Amino acid sequence: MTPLPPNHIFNMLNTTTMTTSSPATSRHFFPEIQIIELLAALLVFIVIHSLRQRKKHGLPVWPFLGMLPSLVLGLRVDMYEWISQVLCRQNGTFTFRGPWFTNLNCIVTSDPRNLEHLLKTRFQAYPKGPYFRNALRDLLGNGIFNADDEIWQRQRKTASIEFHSSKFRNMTTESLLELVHRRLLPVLNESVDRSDQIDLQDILLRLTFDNVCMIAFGVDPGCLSPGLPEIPFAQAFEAATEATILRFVTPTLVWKIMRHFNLGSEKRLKDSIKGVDSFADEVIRTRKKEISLLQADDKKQRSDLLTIFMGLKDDEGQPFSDKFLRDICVNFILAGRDTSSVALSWFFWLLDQNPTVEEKILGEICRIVDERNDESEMGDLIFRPEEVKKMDYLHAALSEALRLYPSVPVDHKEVVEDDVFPDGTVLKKGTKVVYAIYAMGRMEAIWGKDCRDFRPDRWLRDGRFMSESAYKFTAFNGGPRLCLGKDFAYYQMKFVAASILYRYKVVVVENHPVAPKLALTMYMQHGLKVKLCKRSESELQMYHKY
Ligand code: HEM
Repeated sequence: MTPLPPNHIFNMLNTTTMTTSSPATSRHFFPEIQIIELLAALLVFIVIHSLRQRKKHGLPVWPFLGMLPSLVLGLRVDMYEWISQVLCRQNGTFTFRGPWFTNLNCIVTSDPRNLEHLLKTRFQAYPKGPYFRNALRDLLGNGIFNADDEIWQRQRKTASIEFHSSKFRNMTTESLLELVHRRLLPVLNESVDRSDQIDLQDILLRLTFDNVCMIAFGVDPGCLSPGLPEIPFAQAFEAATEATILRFVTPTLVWKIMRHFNLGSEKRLKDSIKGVDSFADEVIRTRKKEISLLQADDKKQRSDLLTIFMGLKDDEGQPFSDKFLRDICVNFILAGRDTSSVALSWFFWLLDQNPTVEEKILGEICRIVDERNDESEMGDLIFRPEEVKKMDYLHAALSEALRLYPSVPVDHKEVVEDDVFPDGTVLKKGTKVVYAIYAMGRMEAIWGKDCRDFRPDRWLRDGRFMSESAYKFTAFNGGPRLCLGKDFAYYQMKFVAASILYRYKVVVVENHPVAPKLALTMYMQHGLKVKLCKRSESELQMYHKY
């Protein structure tokens, strides 16, 4: 159907008015068919008008519904890709207009200048804010990811001292060595002996879960034990992060009504939070019991985060409540379990498609191992911390995977006073801001024409890794809320990746579907089904001479 020009529509409206004013002719000229024509014309007008808005605003703006229909379409395909395309069309920033009766309006940006402004320069004016805090409250409570001001500062300071202590650093290297060599490699070896396919993402999630529980709470849940036991907590946690993110795209009133009547995704959220809470409660109970049995001197030896928080007092001089300790647990599990594991999963998938990158990583690892004087340690090779640090190309390849598939694909803030972004966007007090980290990796304006290619070399100068500004590469956030676990995460990912790659070729099962899941962190929706092939001595020898 050829669209009608707007003035034709006005003519039709005029004709209708004339005909209805003449009683003699109204029976003749006001049949149902004319109403239908009128409505059709109106509809065409609305469609043309809404589509014309696309040029100006990046998306069609429909009467009453705003941009909601496009959002619904985006949710049905690939949300992150959809946002990236709109941002590319709009030079890095656009205003999402929700239906007039909702509070979904927000500014979406991927412009590094705006990110530096909101994450660092005007940090105080851009807290997480009440809108997002409410949406995340049931799962994250007042934990570090969801808190602002004093509550955030206190957790940040305590955790920061802990993360930078040598005791913590020793604990992370020791726990990782134990997990990789006593659990991960035997599980992988078994899959090779049985020629089994495995879900590598699931195995990596088990590894990082055990690891974060060991370093943050001093407990070992044993998820990566032989036979890979069922973990009710893991399912509950993933379901909770999925259901929580739906609140970001659902009008507040709607999800609150659903929560009240325990319907749909809100019912799923409530049920899964019960599973999450029972794990956290058990950890806290066990820890408290153990601490009560320890002598004062032994208590000082405990260096896990939970024990440290248990020893602190709140503003009224009381020990922190169990609810607050539960929030600390859940937030650290989210931080430590769901980030490096999913990053590694995307990394192994990218390697499968880029064999030359894999060859270069192996070349680097073998060159570093060749520098050892003592050949007797070559048997069951364990990488040393100083060797892991030297793996610049591997560091670059992991950064490149995170640039394309950041574990936290979008993040949010709320402005507390009227402001203007460096790109000229005007923000009224209370405006919600979403920064699209996934989209940033796909912007030619930031990374050049080859932005969609997996090219670790873009991170290297004379063979050495060169970091980028946190406002261009925002996978670890930036400013005062920069990820506290960044150094640990790189060490963990490099140690795990090198230990696997040195022993196995990871082959993704043919036709395995790969897509991101819509959740707080970017899981692979269908996991990562792979088969492992053991590297032979002769193959490794080739790389040792690389
Ligand atoms: C590849 C791995 C990782 C990535 C990509 C990553 C990314 C991020 C991002 C984007 C944030 C900001 C979140 C926000 O404010 O909304 C963050 C914060 C944080 N991360 Fe990480 N993270 C990783 C690993 C870890 C690990 C392993 C730990 C600890 C065991 C950790 C601990 C934290 C903490 C405590 C914060 C809160 C900082 C604050 O708000 O002050 N992260 N991380």
